[in-house]
Amino acid sequence: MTDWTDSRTFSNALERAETLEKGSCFEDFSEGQTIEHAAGLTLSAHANELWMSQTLNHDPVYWRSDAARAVGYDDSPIHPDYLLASVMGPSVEDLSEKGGYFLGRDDVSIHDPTVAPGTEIRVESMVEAKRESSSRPDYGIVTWETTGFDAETGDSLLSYTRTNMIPRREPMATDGGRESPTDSRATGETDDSGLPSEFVSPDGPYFEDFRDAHERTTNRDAAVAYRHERGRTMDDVMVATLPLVTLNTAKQHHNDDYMADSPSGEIVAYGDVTRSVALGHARSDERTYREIGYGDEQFHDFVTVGDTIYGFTRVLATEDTDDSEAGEVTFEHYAFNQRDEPVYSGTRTALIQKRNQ
Ligand SMILES: C/C(=C\C(=O)O)C(=O)SCCNC(=O)CCNC(=O)[C@H](O)C(C)(C)COP(=O)(O)OP(=O)(O)OC[C@H]1O[C@@H](n2cnc3c(N)ncnc32)[C@H](O)[C@@H]1OP(=O)(O)O
Repeated sequence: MTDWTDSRTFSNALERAETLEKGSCFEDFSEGQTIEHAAGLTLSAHANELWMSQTLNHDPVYWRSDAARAVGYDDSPIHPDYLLASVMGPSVEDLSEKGGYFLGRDDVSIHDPTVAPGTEIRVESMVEAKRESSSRPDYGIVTWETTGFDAETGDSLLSYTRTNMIPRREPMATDGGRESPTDSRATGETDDSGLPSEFVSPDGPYFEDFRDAHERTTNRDAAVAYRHERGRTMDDVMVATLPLVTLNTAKQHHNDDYMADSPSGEIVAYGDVTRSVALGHARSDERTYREIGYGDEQFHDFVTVGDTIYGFTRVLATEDTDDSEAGEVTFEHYAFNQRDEPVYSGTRTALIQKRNQ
């Protein structure tokens, strides 16, 4: 009788056996196609708290009902970053599990900011566009519009568009980071010729502080641009646990063996974790009232276990509203690592509490 566990036998068996593939290649997508992501998930208070605590998103509105009621909610809702990751996670197996680069995400809109723990969500994507990559012949570039719905009511909760490089069927490629010969780290060059001559910081965390700082830069060679003090070193929970808790099956976050041959040589952080840390740092320096939406999101380099993520913010615009509670601020947030290299950037619009509240 064959001992399949004999090392030579097993190695031969592995060599001959076909691998049942997961995920989709570039050729599998067609424009206009709608894909229902089978799993969906139930937003749990546990995963929400794990995400918020580990990414340093400690706004009491999302932890305590009295703080939630003070800003007009009935109870603490699900945090928008966990909601976003929970809509994206179940889509990964169908869209990007094959291991393509996450090029960018745009038009992230929260349709309901009051989603409660226990809500069951259903996720659907539509293939918006696909094209071949001119720089990387092994890949194509696909853009999807993804929406998360309340499975019970059918209400749309959150939507966004995202673009990935997706491996073509032959030959397959590994993921995890840039292969580009024009890696900025290789050149060591910094070009600050386009930067304004003066950086201004807000004097406090309220809407008026951002508005006044922004007004101070008007018609001057200046920008509201500042760093956040906190940093967060990426550990195993951040890199492997958080994507898995949202059912994100991308192997680049939890399979070191597979990633050994990739440019990073090891597992890399899920971009949404990195992003959430940067946003958590920024939110710790403001009085957030409501999250409105996000855009122009890009992941510039990979992040691995041991990297420390810091935050940097620019204020792009401020707009007073009729609401006596809060005014609107549009930020651009950046995450950067211990080598001062940007790893994420994106815009965010939020209502920020007014000082009189
Ligand atoms: C969720 C998830 C994975 C998943 O999903 O499951 C993850 O979290 S994973 C971890 C987080 N992530 C990373 O770790 C990536 C870090 N990052 C990098 O490693 C590099 O940044 C890069 C390899 C992505 C780019 O490398 P780069 O060399 O700078 O790439 P570029 O040459 O600028 O772009 C190449 C081609 O993409 C086109 N292109 C670029 N941007 C956009 C856009 N926004 N929309 C539409 N097309 C775009 C461009 O037009 C060019 O097209 P062509 O090939 O036709 O020329």
